[in-house]
Amino acid sequence: MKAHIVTLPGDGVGPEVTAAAVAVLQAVAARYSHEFSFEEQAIGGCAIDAFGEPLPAAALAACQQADAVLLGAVGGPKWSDPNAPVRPEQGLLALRAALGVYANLRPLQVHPALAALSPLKNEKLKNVDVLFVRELTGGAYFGAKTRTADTATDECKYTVAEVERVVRRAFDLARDRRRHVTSVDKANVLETSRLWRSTVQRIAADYPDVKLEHQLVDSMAMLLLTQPSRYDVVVTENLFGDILTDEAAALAGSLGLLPSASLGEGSNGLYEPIHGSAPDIAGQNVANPTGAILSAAMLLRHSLQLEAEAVAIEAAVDHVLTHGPHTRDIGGQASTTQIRDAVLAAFEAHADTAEAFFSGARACG
Ligand SMILES: NC(=O)C1=CN([C@@H]2O[C@H](COP(=O)(O)OP(=O)(O)OC[C@H]3O[C@@H](n4cnc5c(N)ncnc54)[C@H](O)[C@@H]3O)[C@@H](O)[C@H]2O)C=CC1
Ligand SMILES: CC(C)CC(=O)C(=O)O
Ligand SMILES: [Mg+2]
Repeated sequence: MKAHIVTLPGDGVGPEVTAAAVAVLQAVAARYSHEFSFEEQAIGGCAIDAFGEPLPAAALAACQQADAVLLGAVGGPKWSDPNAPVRPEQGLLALRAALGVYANLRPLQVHPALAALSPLKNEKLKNVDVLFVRELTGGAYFGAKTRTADTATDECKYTVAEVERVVRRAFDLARDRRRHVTSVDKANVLETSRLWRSTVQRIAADYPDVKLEHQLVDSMAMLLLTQPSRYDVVVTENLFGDILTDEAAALAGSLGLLPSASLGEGSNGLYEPIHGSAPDIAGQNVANPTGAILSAAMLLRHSLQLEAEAVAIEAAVDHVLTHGPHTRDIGGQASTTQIRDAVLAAFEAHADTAEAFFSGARACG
């Protein structure tokens, strides 16, 4: 198949991990005879430096016309002056809004080879398989902001329609998993959460085959660490989802491991690791590219409908996590480019197996 993919490496470790993910997509194209074209555009701090704005019109237009967008990360100390007129993160928020990618899928699994890195004991980590569905284009990140010398406000606003579409997405996804949705809110205090909860309750009636539970976000932060295997699909609003998924990454062993897919109504999704620009390790070729590579697998699955190819990448990553090498955030010594090469080698070795599995499944089904 032909696909045009826009890459937005961004700032800090963004270019390093994105380069690894692109190398893997190129290997997929070569191995499965696809024609993927790549177009790099600027976003974030590097775009402010080059064009004076964090999301130049050319970058946005390219993303809107692409089959999928692969992003690294934005931001860093160079652009963090609180009085700066414009910030890198605004570019990313504007892109998410413009693409209409309201559902941010952040899967969490704990690889057995990394269980020792987790703050939890082995027993509690067994069978951890959570899909966070974070609302991505509403709430406090997008509300009106005010600032005077001694007061600041960030409006948190949600409409029923905004809640409904992401919650329906979560219930639909749960039907392909273990049919259990946990909706996280702060309905004992926040009006937006009360609207969220009543909307969830109404929608749940359309999914009688899916079990629903509500959880307040503060206790959820604790339960995620004490009983992570209880959860299947967790749906929540923007800010809560941002925080809970960084917490979830600690269970996996590193923020560098988790991927994400941001989806709207069309197939043109935005794919990015959940971590930021990691300025403390940027430019050293030590960042873990696993989250970015697994985001590329999600791109193949969700935007290009290339399930076999996505599974082949995931199998290659699994092989490298099992046998090494590992980057230093997960206790190893390997560089970003060494992990890239190890994943590419494992991909070449595993692609035949994945292909045989899928052609067998097609023949049976
Ligand atoms: N999607 C995005 O572009 C995001 C951007 N940011 C921005 O990133 C900048 C830095 O934010 P922080 O709070 O430091 O969060 P961060 O996620 O960049 O880093 C937090 C910690 O995790 C480590 N880490 C992150 N990614 C890693 C990787 N791939 N491999 C190994 N270790 C990794 C970092 O070294 C650091 O110790 C800020 O400007 C922030 O606004 C933060 C989160 C998301
Ligand atoms: C706008 C981003 C910097 C927010 C964030 O931390 C994220 O989406 O993970
Ligand atoms: Mg975040």
